[in-house]
Amino acid sequence: MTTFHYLWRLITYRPMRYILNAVMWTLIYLAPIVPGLVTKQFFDTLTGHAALGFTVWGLIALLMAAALGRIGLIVLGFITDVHFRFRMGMLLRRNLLEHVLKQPGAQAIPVAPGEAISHFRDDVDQSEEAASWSVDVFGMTCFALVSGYILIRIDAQMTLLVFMPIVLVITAAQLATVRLQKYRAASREATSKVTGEISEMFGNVQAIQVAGAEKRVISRFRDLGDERRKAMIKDRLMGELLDSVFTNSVNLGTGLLLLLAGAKMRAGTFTVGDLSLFVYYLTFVTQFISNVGKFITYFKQMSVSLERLTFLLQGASAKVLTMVRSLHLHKDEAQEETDADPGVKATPLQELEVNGLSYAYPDTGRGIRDIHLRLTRGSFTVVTGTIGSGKTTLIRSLLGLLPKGEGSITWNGVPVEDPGTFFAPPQSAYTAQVPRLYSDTLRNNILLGQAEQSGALSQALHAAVMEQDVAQLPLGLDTVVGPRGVKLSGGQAQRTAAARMLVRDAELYVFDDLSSALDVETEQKLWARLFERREDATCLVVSHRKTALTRADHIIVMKDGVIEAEGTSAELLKRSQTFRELWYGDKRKG
Ligand SMILES: Nc1ncnc2c1ncn2[C@@H]1O[C@H](COP(=O)(O)OP(=O)(O)OP(=O)(O)O)[C@@H](O)[C@H]1O
Repeated sequence: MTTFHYLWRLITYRPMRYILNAVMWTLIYLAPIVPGLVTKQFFDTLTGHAALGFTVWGLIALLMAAALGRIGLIVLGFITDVHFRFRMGMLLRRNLLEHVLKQPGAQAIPVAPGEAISHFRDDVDQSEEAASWSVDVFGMTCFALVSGYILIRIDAQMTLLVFMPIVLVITAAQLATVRLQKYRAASREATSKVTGEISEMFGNVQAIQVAGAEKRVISRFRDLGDERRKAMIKDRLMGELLDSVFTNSVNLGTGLLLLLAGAKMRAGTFTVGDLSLFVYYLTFVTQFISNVGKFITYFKQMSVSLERLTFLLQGASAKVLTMVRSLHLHKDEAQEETDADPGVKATPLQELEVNGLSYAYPDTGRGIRDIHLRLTRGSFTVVTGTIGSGKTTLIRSLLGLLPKGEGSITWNGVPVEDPGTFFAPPQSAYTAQVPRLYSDTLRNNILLGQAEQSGALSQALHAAVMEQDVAQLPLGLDTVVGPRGVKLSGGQAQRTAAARMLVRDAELYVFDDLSSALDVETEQKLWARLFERREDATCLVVSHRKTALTRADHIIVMKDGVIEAEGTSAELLKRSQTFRELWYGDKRKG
């Protein structure tokens, strides 16, 4: 999509609002025409070139009324502008967010969260800015045409000298924009890096301390800050340079106007009233010139923003950004959409079958190949394997947390078209290897907005072997945990995530390596309680622990992205060297 096309689609999102805004701002820009003509008449009356029916006080009153009228118009203009801009910005942010949320969870954004926030904030603002300024350019062009017509009729030569700077400035701006665009892209990039680094530093405070890497991290942060400073200076300098070109070429025009007017007035071909009109309009022409320049700059910056926003879409068409959608500004609209979305509800799980599932990470080419597996109701399947053998990738591909690769998935024989939407409660629930907790109460972290049903929460806590930990927390379930609350241990965080999963009655429970932070006894308790609670629970579990392996009805051994062997632990101990290594290597941990 070209920048112009992008601008056009933004403008036509709410065409009536745009037109209303354009009409308001055209009136604002045209308003000075009348006081200019009145002032000219007044001076011409003083010098005897015309006769005007009012006094100095009358003129002052008229000019005051014109100024007040313009102030009123500007207030209304700001209201129409804010409404229009708000809708444009919200549309972009809404579409972008919706697209991100629809992406497979594990690859929703291609950059660090801090960087993504800067795209949402700055690039959307930049796009708004250009669209909003297009209104001003239209209004100012109307002013230029009307005032140009009036001035040409008075003196064509003088008019040319007033308007010549416009041509000069626009040409200069056009020439400089390629460079400005480059500097703008660099400064945005540098800002994103700094924001991204801050979010990474805050997210990894402990890792940085443990590694004693404070100095190196600060020095890297300083380097990024330095890069940003240099890039910003270039960007600002270029912007200011262009601004000063605009202003000074207008000053040049004023000087020429005064020189020429002197000679012409002596010759009697130019009146004092004419001069007052030229000087009066020149102020607005100045504004016109610098604003056209500003618009050109904003337009160029908009193309950088468009590029950056399109990058966030990870290959989807840029049209996604400007798709016409409701902004839910009225409560009823939001309610209607919620009511219209019943979610997916499939038949109770009897059999889940995966055939030929493959996925390769685009950057490393590694992943999984040709995975076949079958889970029947109430079965306990363990995926095991060496480090980096593809266990997590298998789980994530199955659950639709990675983009769809090859292969098919069927639930009770019915193909699952969109695993990302399908594999959610009530079909399945999942605990990731590294669980994420929010800065909120433990209760809210587990429920995540789900209505609290009597007994469900305490049952889930019991099944997740979390009840004693809760009893020891200062405010129990109402203790604030997460980054800004009480820090939970790795095992507590994993069991909180397990409780979060178990509080949702699901057909299929998927655990990605719970054992990494649980001791053997706790893990044993967890499996026992899970089956006590629901005998027909179907589980798919990544683990290398004997606790899980001995309970398994079926074990899948992964190596280098493929299934190397499968069967029960007794069978695999006879057949699979990798399995034996994992089994005996695990001796120390039971
Ligand atoms: N986001 C990613 N981008 C590129 N390559 C990746 C990514 N995540 C994993 N890989 C690669 O894919 C392969 C499988 O990784 P995966 O995380 O699925 O293994 P795993 O068996 O779960 O490992 P672990 O036991 O350490 O959890 C590895 O070679 C890994 O380097």
